Amino acid sequence: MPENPAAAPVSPLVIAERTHLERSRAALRAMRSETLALRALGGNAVSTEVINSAIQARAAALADRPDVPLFFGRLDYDPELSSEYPGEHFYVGRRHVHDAHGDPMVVDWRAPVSLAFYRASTKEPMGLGLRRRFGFAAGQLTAIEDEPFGAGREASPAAAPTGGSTILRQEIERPRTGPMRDIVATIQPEQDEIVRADLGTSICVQGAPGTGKTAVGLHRVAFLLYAHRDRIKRGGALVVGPNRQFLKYIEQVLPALGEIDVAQATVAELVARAPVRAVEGAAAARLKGDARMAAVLRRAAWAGVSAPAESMTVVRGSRHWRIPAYEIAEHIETLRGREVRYSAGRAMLAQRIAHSVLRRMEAAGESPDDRVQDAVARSRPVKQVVDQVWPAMEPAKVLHALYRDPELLAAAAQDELDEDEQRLLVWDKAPRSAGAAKWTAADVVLLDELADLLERTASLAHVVVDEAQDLSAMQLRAVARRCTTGSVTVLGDIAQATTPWATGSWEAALGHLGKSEAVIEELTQGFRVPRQVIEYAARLLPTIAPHLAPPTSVRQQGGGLDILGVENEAELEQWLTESVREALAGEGSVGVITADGALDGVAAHFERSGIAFTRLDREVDEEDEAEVLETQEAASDRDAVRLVLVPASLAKGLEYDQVIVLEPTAIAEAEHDELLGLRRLYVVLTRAVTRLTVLHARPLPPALAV
Ligand SMILES: Nc1ncnc2c1ncn2[C@@H]1O[C@H](COP(=O)(O)OP(=O)(O)OP(=O)(O)O)[C@@H](O)[C@H]1O
Repeated sequence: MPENPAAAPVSPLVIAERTHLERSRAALRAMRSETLALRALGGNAVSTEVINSAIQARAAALADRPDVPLFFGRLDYDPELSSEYPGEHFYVGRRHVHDAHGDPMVVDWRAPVSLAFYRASTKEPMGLGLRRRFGFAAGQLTAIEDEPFGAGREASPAAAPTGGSTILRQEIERPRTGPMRDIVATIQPEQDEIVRADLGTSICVQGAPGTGKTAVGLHRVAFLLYAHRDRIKRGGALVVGPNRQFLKYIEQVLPALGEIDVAQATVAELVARAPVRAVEGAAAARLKGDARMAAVLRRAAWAGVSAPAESMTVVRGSRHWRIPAYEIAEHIETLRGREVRYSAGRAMLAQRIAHSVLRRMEAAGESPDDRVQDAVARSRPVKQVVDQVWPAMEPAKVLHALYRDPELLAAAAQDELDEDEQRLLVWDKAPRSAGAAKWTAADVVLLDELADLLERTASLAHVVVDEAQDLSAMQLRAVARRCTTGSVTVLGDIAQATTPWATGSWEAALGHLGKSEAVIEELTQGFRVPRQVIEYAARLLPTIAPHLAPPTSVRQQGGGLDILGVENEAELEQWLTESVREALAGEGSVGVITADGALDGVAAHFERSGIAFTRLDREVDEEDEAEVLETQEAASDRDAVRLVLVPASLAKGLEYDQVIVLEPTAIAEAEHDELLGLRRLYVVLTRAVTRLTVLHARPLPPALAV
């Protein structure tokens, strides 16, 4: 492509398509003006306000972003081959745009008519005569690439994935900066199958690093919002990611596709019922994440429910009504058999006892109505007996009691946990009250499980869980509670599982999610990592995930891998400075990934050397960052945004144009065991888009030694 697109000679075809782009932009402006001209006429001030804000939201959604092409493809349906759209043509873009007559100028990529853009092949042309892709540079339509089907097929470039498409290849190989972008113009057929699966279908995607799992999950949400807007809006959709930094990295994707109402959270945020103020050992954390804890908690929560020791009496006016203990016990038995939630059960027990009283009143010739039943259910003696046989329960109190009292724990554990395991849970020095307890992250997940025993958690319509390979059974159950009536898209890579509590297989994970019926799909084409780099990292696969096939790379451009062994720490620092300076001389972002414990040292080294950088583990002022990128700030400010110092524990899911991995052995050693260490290494080695530099003074793990 010429360096200055504006200076290149422009073909008549490009001019014609630019005209359509201009007309589409004008039509979009008209749609927006029409929306803004609407007058809100609600019945009262509140409804007028509601309508007004709906108008503003719609107008905002119709805003044209000059940097985002309004369309990226065109479909010409064949006059004879297409039964649905014979002889028609459509421009495919991020949103629907129509002219003053309501005729489409651009169709939404998610509309059924757009399907052929992603799926048509020489074998299955789907009624197309021609598929056209548009290339853009600096917001200007600069290139056209045609793929004829049918008669003109011989002239067509090779088939997918990137085939002969320069536009596709350029998109995949563009240097990366800033947050993740949508891939709507280049979704591949096997990705599209997942994106467009029906709302009722739960899917699990296993995929090597950079195969587009995250991208696919986000585009699936956007598709579902289009195809089932009302249901998703009513139920809600949620994207679950591993940490805030990752969520920040992906947060622009859905808004760029016009979808701003999708919640994004970490599992920790979902279950944040108490602050996390402590950390336990790996063995205890692993146990607390084990699915057996669900049964233990259930028994502990219900441990307080018992049959009454004696009968009870309700006084109404001058009459006494006695309900024998066995009858109350029967009510309790029935309710427990129906598996009611704990707090609903309390209310129901009160009503059942009141009903027993009512039956006796009726037998004695009285004719009490529902109000009398309610009054009896609320009466003091009934409340007292309910409090005694079905006491109020608080999650924190149950867990506090469980960790404090070995006898209670033994009773709740039954055969589920052996004595050593029980000892792992019991506090050495118990806090005096539940309020004073310092909970760990794993405890908070257990509090959420207990809260669900108390009251049912509301279900969403769809949940996407990214990096799901790291979640414990109990964390997966926490996600499951939030999609009992909805579906899930589970994304991950077993080879990248780095937590001691990870479930280990997708079948197990899906079981804990309550979606055993989900289909497991595999993505194998890597869009991020250059071939040499992925092949180097894949040397770890026989150890870390022997059953997984080595990933491939669709990137054709060279891409680089440098492995640099040095003698000592001083040389390491020197080479780090050199490598960073060289990387910054190129385009795109630069990530320096180190063991978490080494981060401060590297930061200090950068400061001493006058290298401006950002730390990923520190909050960044987003406005400042955007300003630096937009304006021609001082070079050092721009470098500070481009150069990111990344602790290995936060690298998952992210990518940088150039990556420098510092001292791999230290990164591996920081994990709980050798397997998890090598998996962490696999994650950090697969973050690079164009170049990976590995710097080490210590010997490399044997599989990586050159
Ligand atoms: N069809 C595509 N066209 C262009 N780029 C793509 C396509 N699919 C994925 N990519 C790009 O490849 C990179 C990796 O995608 P993504 O982060 O979704 O992969 P992942 O499988 O989630 O990786 P990881 O396992 O490392 O988390 C991103 O830059 C994404 O935009």
